[in-house]
Amino acid sequence: MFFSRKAEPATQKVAVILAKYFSLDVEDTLPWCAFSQPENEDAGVTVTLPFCIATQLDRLKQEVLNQLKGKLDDDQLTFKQNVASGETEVAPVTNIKNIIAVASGKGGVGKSTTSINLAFALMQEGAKVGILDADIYGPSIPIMLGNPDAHPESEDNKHMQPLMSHGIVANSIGYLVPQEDAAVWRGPMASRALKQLLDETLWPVLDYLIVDMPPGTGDIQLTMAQQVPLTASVVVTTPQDLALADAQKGISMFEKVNVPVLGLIENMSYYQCRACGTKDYVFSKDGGEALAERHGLPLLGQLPLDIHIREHGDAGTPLLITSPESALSESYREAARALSMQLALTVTPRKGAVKHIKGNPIGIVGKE
Ligand SMILES: Nc1ncnc2c1ncn2[C@@H]1O[C@H](COP(=O)(O)OP(=O)(O)OP(=O)(O)O)[C@@H](O)[C@H]1O
Repeated sequence: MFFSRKAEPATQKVAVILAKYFSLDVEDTLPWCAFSQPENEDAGVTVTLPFCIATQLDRLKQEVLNQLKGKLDDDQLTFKQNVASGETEVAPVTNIKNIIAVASGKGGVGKSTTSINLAFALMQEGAKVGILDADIYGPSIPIMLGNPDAHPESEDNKHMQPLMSHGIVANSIGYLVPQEDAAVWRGPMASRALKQLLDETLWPVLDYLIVDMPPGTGDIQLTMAQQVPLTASVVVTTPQDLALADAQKGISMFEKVNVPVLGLIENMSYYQCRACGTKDYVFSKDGGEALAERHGLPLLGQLPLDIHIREHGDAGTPLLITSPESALSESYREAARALSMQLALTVTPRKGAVKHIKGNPIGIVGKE
């Protein structure tokens, strides 16, 4: 199809449709749209999204083509994803575009479970993802990944290769020292161990490194939040008053160290009876939504209390890998898409971001 040069350019038309689709302004979506060949506008438009929504791209493309009413053919519209690096207070880590802390004020609300499932959900949405288990005193990522006896390899005794598991890379203190050793470390030693894990792991190029923080909002967590170049954070809570009060402290902690909070994830929101379908609000109802509203934050996701979530975690068979089509997996992907978009749209992009990218993307560096 041909667009006259005097008429509105195709890039503008696509940007208007995208703005409506994502409830954004055209100024936000116009930078995503470019002619596929600048010297030949008839070659079509390429949209480069700064976030990951791979499972939605076919639907999005169809929607744009429908709205264009035949002005572009299917082969004249291309969608790509290129996650940008967000600004950080501390100098970035080589190869990692964005480090996202997953935190909770209260212990046991499902922070590690959420971290691991979000990591796989982001991967399924097209991102290169790593996970760093910063829960020095109770590392659970090795169990959840099903490789608790694995050890990272090192060629020079200074740096280690992260473990590869189902398409993501991971490192944890749990792969390095027996748990009873780490359990007696004092605060400074725990923070130093985390910094070492972060700096001495040979991370491939990652769009996101998910950091599973230790529970709580004390000195250890504050020091970690200050030392690690966090792009942003996500706070996990249950709808229960006690957990919400602690989640509030988590939000304040990140505000104190200038780390943007992307939103809340409410875990164990309800239990749905398998026999009759009734929902029971075991830990109270809508608490996460109320807290999010109070802080002007989005509620990125609500996950039920579900036996499959617990079973997959305990068995080390990640839910999103074993049952990618399940409704639970889709709920995690929905949260991952919201997280990715929220980061791209609210965090200031880093200037000179390519300077700290020196390696290959995940998948090229090693095999599972
Ligand atoms: N939505 C859920 N449905 C069912 N079980 C869950 C859910 N979320 C977490 N669990 C289970 O609850 C327990 C605690 O979860 P998890 O270890 O993720 O919490 P945590 O907040 O990281 O804990 P800690 O404070 O010890 O770091 C685990 O047994 C996990 O399998």
